[in-house]
Amino acid sequence: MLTSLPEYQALSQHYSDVQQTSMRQWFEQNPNRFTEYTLQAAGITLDYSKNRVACETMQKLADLARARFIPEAIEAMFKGDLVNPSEGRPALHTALRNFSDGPVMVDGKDVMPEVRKTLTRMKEFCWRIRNQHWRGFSNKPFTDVVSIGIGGSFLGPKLASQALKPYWGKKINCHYLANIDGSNLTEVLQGLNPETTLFIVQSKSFGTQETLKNAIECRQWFLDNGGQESDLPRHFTAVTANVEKAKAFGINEKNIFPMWDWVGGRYSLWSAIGLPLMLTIGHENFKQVLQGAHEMDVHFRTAPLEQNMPVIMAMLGVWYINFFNAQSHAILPYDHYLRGLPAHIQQLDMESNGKSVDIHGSKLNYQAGPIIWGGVGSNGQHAYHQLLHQGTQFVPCDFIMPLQTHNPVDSFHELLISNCLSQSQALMQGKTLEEAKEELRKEGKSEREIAVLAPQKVIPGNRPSNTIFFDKANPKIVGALIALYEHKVFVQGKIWDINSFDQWGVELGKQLGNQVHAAIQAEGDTNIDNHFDASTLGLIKAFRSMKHKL
Ligand SMILES: O=P(O)(O)OC[C@H]1O[C@H](O)[C@H](O)[C@@H](O)[C@@H]1O
Repeated sequence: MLTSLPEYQALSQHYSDVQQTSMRQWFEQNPNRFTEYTLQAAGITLDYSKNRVACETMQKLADLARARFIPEAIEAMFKGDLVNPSEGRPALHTALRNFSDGPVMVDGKDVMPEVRKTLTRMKEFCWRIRNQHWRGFSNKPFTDVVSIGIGGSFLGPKLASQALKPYWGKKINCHYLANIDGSNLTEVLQGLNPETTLFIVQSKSFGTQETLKNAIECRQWFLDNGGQESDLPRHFTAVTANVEKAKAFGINEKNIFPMWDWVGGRYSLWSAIGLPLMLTIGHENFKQVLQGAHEMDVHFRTAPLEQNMPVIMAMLGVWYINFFNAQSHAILPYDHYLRGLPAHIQQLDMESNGKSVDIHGSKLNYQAGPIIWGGVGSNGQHAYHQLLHQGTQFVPCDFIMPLQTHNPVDSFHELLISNCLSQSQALMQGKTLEEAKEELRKEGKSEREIAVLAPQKVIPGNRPSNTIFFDKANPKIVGALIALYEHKVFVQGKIWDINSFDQWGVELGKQLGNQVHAAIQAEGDTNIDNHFDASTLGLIKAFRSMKHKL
């Protein structure tokens, strides 16, 4: 039990000591705090000096990580052990970006030859499309790709292709269709020419309602707008672990790229699910994305816990969630191109660690995965940062910033970065009552006014943040950044003793969704009355009555 470990209890006691000193004081006492609490890996620098930690805290957090066998767990994941026991499989996304020569064994078989073979197929496919050898039915080169997929088959590729827009070149535009919402479909297809549009149906299971419905509609749109049945193989490809289902759906086997059971949905960007990304940025850049992730993998696997970036980020999270009772964590990229990062990390983290039962089936008596949210800076400063500075919630933040921009326009980047740096400074430093009073005195306020206003202007400060920075958001860095968060989530899952690789809550939604849909379609009420609670039934009937009016 986590909470009864001596290492956990030592941290509980240490928590009271840490309350005695503010970060402001630590910075005053130690001018080297930045250097001492900064580390580098795979081109990324993590400054964690603005955290509620002393050297002793970091040591105690590393002790807890050791007591939870984190080094052994890391090795087990890389080696292909069954780290996903409830589904009886390994989680080997690291094999998809493995540039070392060694084998990666699953059930006694080295999976690396299959991985390399698929990468080669992807490379050839992209080469033919990008060099206009594979063309649409009227012999025009492809100009647009529509990636149809949801969840992990959507968020990762979307984040990466958005983040790497400067590397797109002018050849292929990429569109993502995820939601089961006719408005989404309409918006995506509007303005596209079926003659020059390629569709990729992305679904590990090939059983996801949203994806299949969107794929059917896209196929119909294609056929209604000049395409023939015989043209479908030129325009429809699929990526899936369920080749039979994709074939049954009508995708030509030659156009199906495999992925495997041992790739979790939220880690699938590294597999052929990354195809739309490769089509837009080209094979060489895609390889760099994998290379960046691989460098982070090597760091994660080999660095000692005390200097291990994903482990440090994970343990800081544990410190705040389990000892400071933090409920959420904000991801704040100060880069337009990285605006999709909060949504991707949200799925990665909340789907992985949103659990309340451990791998042995016992209910947790401690908090696990936080709510992940966030958005691009500086926009957020004019929206939710107020709560970060003065709200009653305690929200640790990750500020993420490239030192160079892809678009050096006047002083924009300097201003953007100044905003980023001053936000973490303000969170750490705050404003004392005395400082607030002094400001008001300078403004000429009376002592009576000051007594009312000053407390409202106090900014508590002492609120923690990481700053994650790098030279430029290039393909390698984007790969490393995503891998950094993947490993952070993995370590936290191990500390909390949960299975970070399943998602039974999502599965329930899928099951019930189908039942509700059947009820919405059913004739008459008799068949549905006994199947639902009064609220769900009332809502179904409200929808049905509107449907009948139309
Ligand atoms: O790729 P698919 O099988 O269509 O699954 C799409 C998504 O489905 C669910 O929402 C899972 O929780 C996700 O992890 C998965 O990425």
